[in-house]
Amino acid sequence: MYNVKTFNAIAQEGLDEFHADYQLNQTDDADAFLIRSVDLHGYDFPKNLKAIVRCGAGFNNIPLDVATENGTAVFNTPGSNANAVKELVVAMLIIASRNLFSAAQYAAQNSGADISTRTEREKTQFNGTELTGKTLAVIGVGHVGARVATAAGALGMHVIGYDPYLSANDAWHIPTTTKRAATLEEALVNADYVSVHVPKNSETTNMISTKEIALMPKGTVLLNFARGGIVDNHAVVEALDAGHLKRYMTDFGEPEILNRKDVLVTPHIGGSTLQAEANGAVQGADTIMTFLETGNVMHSVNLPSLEVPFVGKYRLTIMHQNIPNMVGQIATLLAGADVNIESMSNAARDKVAYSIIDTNNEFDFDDVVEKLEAIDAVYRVRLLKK
Ligand SMILES: NC(=O)C1=CN([C@@H]2O[C@H](COP(=O)(O)OP(=O)(O)OC[C@H]3O[C@@H](n4cnc5c(N)ncnc54)[C@H](O)[C@@H]3O)[C@@H](O)[C@H]2O)C=CC1
Ligand SMILES: O=C(O)CCC(=O)C(=O)O
Repeated sequence: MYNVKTFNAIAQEGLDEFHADYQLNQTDDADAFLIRSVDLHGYDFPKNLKAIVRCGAGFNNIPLDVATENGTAVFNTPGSNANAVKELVVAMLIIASRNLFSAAQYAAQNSGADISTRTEREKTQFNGTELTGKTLAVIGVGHVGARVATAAGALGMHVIGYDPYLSANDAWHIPTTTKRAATLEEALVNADYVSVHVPKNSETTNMISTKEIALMPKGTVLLNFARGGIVDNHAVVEALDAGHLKRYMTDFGEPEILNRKDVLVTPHIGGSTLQAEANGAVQGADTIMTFLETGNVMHSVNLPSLEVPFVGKYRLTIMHQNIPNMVGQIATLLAGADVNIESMSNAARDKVAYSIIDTNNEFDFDDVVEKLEAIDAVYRVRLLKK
């Protein structure tokens, strides 16, 4: 029986995925956590915790180094909510260009017998601009950014994308009409709208600050539906006050940007649609079951991908440091324990490596696992039986 602990509201569709060998929220000492935005920095991970799956894209709420030291694989569910974010961004582009919020507020407060005469006289204050023909810079052209680029192109916008780390797979999803910027500066200098879709990390924190905003033409609308802190709020406020930025639309409210007419804040609802929540929860539950039952790794953010058909009777999975002679030490130890290796696969990612070893012969399971765990630089050993 595997134990899964959930945090945040996980869609029922995902909870229903778990088969009879799983129990949910029966213990804190879980094999896996299924989470959304809960901040796990400072959380004391149980030693038994083998996997954390974030239903969604951003994993800056999980301390990866701490998880790795604990032998815990961390996953996300790429693309599960990308369409939801795209639709919200499209709404925000239109709301910003047509002054929809102030126009609706005016209409709601406007009453009296002469309402239609006054409306026709005063409505020019809400004159907008059309998106067609305008330029949108998309910063980060992954699952969300590529969809935003496609939708903006369909609205007749010129799209310029900046993403120095774009994966070959993601590149297939970008419309050919999207112009590629070699630098952030090149993306920003002619943009009427700038939309940020990068993960939050040490490189992207304050990626859009005073210098970057100054590169944008006067009157640019800035959108941040990625994470708070990627855009420097103080720089935004200064640029709005100076009339350089026209509007800031974001999913991440902080005191310094609240209660301004030129800022529209939504309460982190980019991925909050029934479809996205169901997608993420189902994908997350499947990820947990695959990893716990087969040891195969897909969509991990701290382990390399490694998928091997589970053909033998027994499988050892070993998460360890990516340093010389680990595979040699493991193979020598297994040979000494009379384990006949049917297949052995190893992959590495940055400082972490992962090995999958299949065998058909019985061996002293506890003794071998204990000895493997005693190798310096091994984070976790698991024995799986078919
Ligand atoms: N508001 C919300 O509810 C949601 C917010 N998000 C946020 O949006 C981010 C992006 O989501 P996805 O597109 O699904 O992720 P993704 O991983 O598919 O795409 C991110 C892209 O950013 C690029 N990138 C990374 N560092 C960069 C840099 N320094 N400069 C330019 N490009 C860079 C990557 O190469 C990648 O192509 C997530 O990390 C998350 O923080 C995602 C979903 C919902
Ligand atoms: O709705 C959620 O769980 C947050 C979505 C999100 O921010 C993400 O996927 O990165």
